[in-house]
Amino acid sequence: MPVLPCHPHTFVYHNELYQFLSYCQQNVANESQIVSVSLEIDSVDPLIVLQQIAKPNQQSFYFENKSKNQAIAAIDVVTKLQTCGANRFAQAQQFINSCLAQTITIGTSKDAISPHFFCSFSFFDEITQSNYPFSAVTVFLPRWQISCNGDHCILVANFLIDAKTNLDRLYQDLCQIVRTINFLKYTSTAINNTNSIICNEEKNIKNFKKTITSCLELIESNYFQKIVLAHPLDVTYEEPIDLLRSLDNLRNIHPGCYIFAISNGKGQNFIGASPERLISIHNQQLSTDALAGSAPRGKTLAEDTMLANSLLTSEKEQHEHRVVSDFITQCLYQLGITPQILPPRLRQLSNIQHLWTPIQAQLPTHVHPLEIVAALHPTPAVAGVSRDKACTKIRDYETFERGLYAAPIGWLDAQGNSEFIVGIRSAMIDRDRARLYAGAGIVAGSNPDREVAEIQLKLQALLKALV
Ligand SMILES: C=C(O[C@H]1C=CC=C(C(=O)O)[C@@H]1O)C(=O)O
Repeated sequence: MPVLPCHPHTFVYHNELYQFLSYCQQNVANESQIVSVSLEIDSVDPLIVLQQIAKPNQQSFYFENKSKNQAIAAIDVVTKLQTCGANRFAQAQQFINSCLAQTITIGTSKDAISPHFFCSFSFFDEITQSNYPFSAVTVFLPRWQISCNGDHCILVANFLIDAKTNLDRLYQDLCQIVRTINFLKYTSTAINNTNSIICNEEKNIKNFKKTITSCLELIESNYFQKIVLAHPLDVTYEEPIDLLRSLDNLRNIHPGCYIFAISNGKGQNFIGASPERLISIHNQQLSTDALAGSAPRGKTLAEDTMLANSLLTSEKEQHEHRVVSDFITQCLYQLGITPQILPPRLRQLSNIQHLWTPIQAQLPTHVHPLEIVAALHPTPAVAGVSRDKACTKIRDYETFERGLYAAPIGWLDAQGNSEFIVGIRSAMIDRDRARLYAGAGIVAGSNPDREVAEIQLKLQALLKALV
């Protein structure tokens, strides 16, 4: 992928870009050429850009980690892949490589950002619910990407250029977007959407406890060691859910989590606040998390410390956690990666705390980020041990479509940088309706009442943010 530097300031408004685009058009070698333009812009909030620029019929992607001061929004599609099946990660990799082979990048910033590909995979490699609003794989290169690292913000505009492309129009669109972003104002609808109805929850919880008991019998008979069972909660509101305010609430309530929102451009959005990173790769440095084993946060410091200590020392929680860190470590070794496993510690969120083992490694250049995602997903933090048996039972016991719940969601770029999180603590939003998802790991010694309490705690954290 060739990268051309370019002089800032004069770039957008003084035709330098226009001349470059027309040069690209005259020299289109193949059928078409992707041109990726990266421009430094004033500091903006990508969430507000998303609210103001994305149209309801446009696909979009939003990703933020407030504690790291990083946020990214991607709006509209230049090219995309939707597929499914056992080979889906390899297909996604192939699609991205073939797009990059026809991409030329030009930028005004000294650290110009290369185009990112935004991906959502489903938990299983096929979607079984016929009207589920997302496919088993979506990978897209957006028209507009706004990436912010602290106050440093970059707009990336991607264009597909062929002999027939109207360059005047394309150039005007870019100027218009830059102008719009420079004059953004946040407009709140200020609706009071607090009245909501939850149906059938008592009956659903009763059935869920029965399923946990059946799984404990399978664990007792050594059929498997661990299974992660999830529970959906359906909520209907008086008014359509305000996505922007809900996401703003999520990032304020869970500053240490990854806040995400994926729109399918047809009215449905999958959103959440996940504490679990599947992979992050920056300059060939890989970081991943083993996150499993949970306790509530205490109401007082003394209670919090007591709960933290019992989480750190509980045999049952340690076992639930260890199967995850062992699995991740083995997967990495099998890929030829030598991980450095840091000592287990606590990951304390606003309402819940987890056992957490950070795992790091220097990546060999031949390993593609999606190969690691393919090997790791689903980890025993969201599936179980053994993985195949746990997945079969998840399909048997769970009567709802997991879809994007507990699945890899993230992006990768041309330099091999990448971030994927696990889509837990999430919800499918469809106008005035939300389906919230949360799960819990079941191992020997699990107590159905306590597992249900843990799931309700996780659901409450999400429910509190939705307005
Ligand atoms: C599967 C979920 O959480 C996983 C991640 C952290 C702790 C977990 C637990 O303690 O059960 C789960 O393994 C979920 O929140 O839906």
